[in-house]
Amino acid sequence: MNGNDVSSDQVIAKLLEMGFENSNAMEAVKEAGPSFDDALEYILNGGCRNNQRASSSSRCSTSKVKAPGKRALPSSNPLGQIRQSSILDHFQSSSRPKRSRTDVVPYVSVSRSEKVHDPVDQCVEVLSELPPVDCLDIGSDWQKKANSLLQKHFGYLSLKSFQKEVLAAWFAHKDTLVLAATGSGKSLCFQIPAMLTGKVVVVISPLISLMHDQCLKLAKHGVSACFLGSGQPDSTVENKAMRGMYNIIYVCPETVLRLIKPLQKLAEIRGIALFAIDEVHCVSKWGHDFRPDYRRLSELRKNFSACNLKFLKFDIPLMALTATATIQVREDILRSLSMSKETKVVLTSFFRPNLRFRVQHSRTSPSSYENDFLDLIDMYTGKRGIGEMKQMIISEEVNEVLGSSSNSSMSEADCISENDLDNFEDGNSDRYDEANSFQENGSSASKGRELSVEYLENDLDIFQSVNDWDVSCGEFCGQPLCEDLNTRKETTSEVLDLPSQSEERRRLLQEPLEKGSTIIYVPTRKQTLKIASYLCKCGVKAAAYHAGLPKSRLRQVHKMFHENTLEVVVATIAFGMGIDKLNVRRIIHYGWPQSLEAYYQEAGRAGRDGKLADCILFANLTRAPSLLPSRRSEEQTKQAYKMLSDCFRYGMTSSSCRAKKLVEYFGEDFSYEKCLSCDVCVNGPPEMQNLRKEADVFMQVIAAHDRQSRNRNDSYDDATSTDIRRESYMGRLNLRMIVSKIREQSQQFMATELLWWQGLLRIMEGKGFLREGDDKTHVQLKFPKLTELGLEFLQSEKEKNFYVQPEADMLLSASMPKSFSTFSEWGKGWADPEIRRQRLESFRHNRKPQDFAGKRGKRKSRKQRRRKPSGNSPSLGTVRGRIEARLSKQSIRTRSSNH
Ligand SMILES: Nc1ncnc2c1ncn2[C@@H]1O[C@H](COP(=O)(O)OP(=O)(O)OP(=O)(O)O)[C@@H](O)[C@H]1O
Ligand SMILES: [Mg+2]
Repeated sequence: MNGNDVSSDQVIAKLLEMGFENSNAMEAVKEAGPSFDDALEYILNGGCRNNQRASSSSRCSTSKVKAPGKRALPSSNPLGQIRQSSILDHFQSSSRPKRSRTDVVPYVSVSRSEKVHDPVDQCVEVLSELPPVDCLDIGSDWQKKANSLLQKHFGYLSLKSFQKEVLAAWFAHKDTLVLAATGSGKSLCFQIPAMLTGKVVVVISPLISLMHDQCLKLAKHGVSACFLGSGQPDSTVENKAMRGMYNIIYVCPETVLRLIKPLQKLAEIRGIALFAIDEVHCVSKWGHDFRPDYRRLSELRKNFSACNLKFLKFDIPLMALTATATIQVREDILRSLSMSKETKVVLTSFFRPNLRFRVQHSRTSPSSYENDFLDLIDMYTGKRGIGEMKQMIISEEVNEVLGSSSNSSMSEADCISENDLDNFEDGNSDRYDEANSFQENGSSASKGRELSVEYLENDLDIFQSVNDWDVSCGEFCGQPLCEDLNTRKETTSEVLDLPSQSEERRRLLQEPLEKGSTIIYVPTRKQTLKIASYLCKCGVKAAAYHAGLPKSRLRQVHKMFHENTLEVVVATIAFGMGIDKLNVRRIIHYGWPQSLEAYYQEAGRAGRDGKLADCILFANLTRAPSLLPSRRSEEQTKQAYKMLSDCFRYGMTSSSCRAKKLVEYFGEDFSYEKCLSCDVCVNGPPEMQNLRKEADVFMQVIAAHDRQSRNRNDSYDDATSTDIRRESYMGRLNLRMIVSKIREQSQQFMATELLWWQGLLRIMEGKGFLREGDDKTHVQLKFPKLTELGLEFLQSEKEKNFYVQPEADMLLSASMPKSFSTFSEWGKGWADPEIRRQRLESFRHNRKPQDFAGKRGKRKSRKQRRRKPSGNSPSLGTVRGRIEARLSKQSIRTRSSNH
């Protein structure tokens, strides 16, 4: 553009794009006419009355020479330096008489020649001659400045108290560890320093999608940012970033370690305000998303300390942030990152008062979709009738994604065979077996296709996406601020902070749940496709998201989700950390998460506008969850089991407030008695039961077995052979054996399910009466052993009662028709009139035609194919059917092993 023959509107637009304020641009055009050059000249010469942002450039550019440099900017891609200058100018208050040695934004202030340079070269040339910038001379009224920046750029009224605390620590050159709830506003803690000082903030983040999201948001709010790494499509961005062209640089840990030298140079010429390590729980092996490269970030402390870089007066502060770190993880973070001894730990409550947690039993297989997603489908399809649904006209764009999502199961034909789909039908059970064999063998390596990373979603899903996002644009220049930014502050208020009054909470909880978006998290990639396609068929605008899908599709889903074109995203962990969409009203976990950290992190995507949101966990409460295969050391496997076990216990509890359990898991003392909104608080805990007799009989069986083993070992007292040791191993009692012995001994417990005893086992373990008998970690006790305390309790005559609240599996078992683990028990059961009556009743109820036909239509599942084609063949839906299927499976296994 030559700047002369354009309309006023175009000139104004161009000036706005360059970062000048609307009022100044308007005034310039009014005074200087509709010529771009003249208008720019007018502003740069200080013609504008209200010459704030624009004058930043002019005031800083003490000569007019700057103008040609700016004019040289490509119109569609104005360089960050102008925008940065305008932001910085905001706190270079005009009252400051002259720039001191530590003044900010030096590089836009000087231009030494009349010659039109490449702006990048120009700025570097200038920068390199400027005195080093090593202290935060932003004045003691930084809080006021920060608040005004906050209002101006983000439209929020004021900083939250934890944000103030973090910024105060940073201002005092301290390292900080920020532990604050999901959605509480941690990002601002590292964004504000960039805006306050004009120095660069380097943010280490684990996911390109997250970096991309944040850069886009910042650009919208007038802050220039970029992300680096192999996901960065524009090769010039890294160079520009290292020359100080962006306020905020997002980078993954691998890349920041590669860029140590250029960053040291950048620290010298432009200044680095801080290194922020977002989602810092990734540092820890004890966390849920361990990334080995995060551990190497201790290099930052070494390479950016004042003793290493002579131009620094203080170490460049580290700011580590997460919403999901247990106490153990926190200690590991401080140690692993070599954070200073004076590190300020800013800890806020992890409690999210507007989230309603619920756990619901489900097989989480296709046969349960209909039941489990009924409400969701009703809600989205509203009054649409079935016929109407089928003919529903969806916009072309949505159609494309929906079509491809439902077809994607086809397009994935290479990796999803029909057998896989059969396996999938069995839901957790297959994974359970796999995980057990996986654990027994202690390694994931070469376990065949079932254990391959393609088969199950695993940690690699995150890692693959780190540098692998094809984004259309890699630099995000701050856009001029819109006038209507302030509208946000009404919706995002301090609601995410703890409401102080329970009245206030009650009011919040009485609000109706709005429609909003839903994310369904599932453990496997295949499930994302299955469920998305099911929902689409039911008329919901849903799409799948997992790291194995084409990157362009992922981007499209991401975009449509943010634009509310999609109602539901069915995703794996790849769609987790940091996603900040205000109106996510429902987070559904369909299948056990791998840890409470992952669960809470993903649940934290909900209700970020402070309004009520639901977090529902659908899980098979009759089975212990399985560990998804991944490359782990022995130590990590142990830890992974521990985390999975904690998650399982969370799901099984029926007596403790869910929110309380969650925040206590992260080491917080829950300051409320209960959250008032989770399923336990709403439904109330189950009645206490005195289970002294049951606990006694359980422990007696173990004690008797221990006595026998001891006697047997005594008779071989000098034998230390492997055979004997093996025998004692083989002789260890597992739950199934214990229950079998109980049934042999006592007719009274004949009908008590294994499931019920499993719950009691956990309760007794929780009381400290039982412990694991082998040295491995399991999701729940595999070989229960009596502890001293247990023995004492068993022998105690005084302690007559054992009042406890039954766990979810115990309640479930009580509500389900009885089953038996062996045929002999089954046979014995018929002798009991009550059991006989129950069985006959259950037969009558369960003998539905579809049990025999198979719900899945033409193709029969592997289980169905295995079943004998007898007309009397019992349904898998009945108790007896299940037992027979199990037994026939066992006998097949035995036969094949005999052969
Ligand atoms: N002082 C504030 N006043 C009002 N809203 C704020 C304030 N600070 C941040 N927010 C808003 O809160 C929302 C969540 O912020 P952010 O994404 O930084 O959360 P987070 O703590 O990083 O969460 P997560 O742990 O899930 O990544 C954003 O939409 C942000 O704009
Ligand atoms: Mg965040």
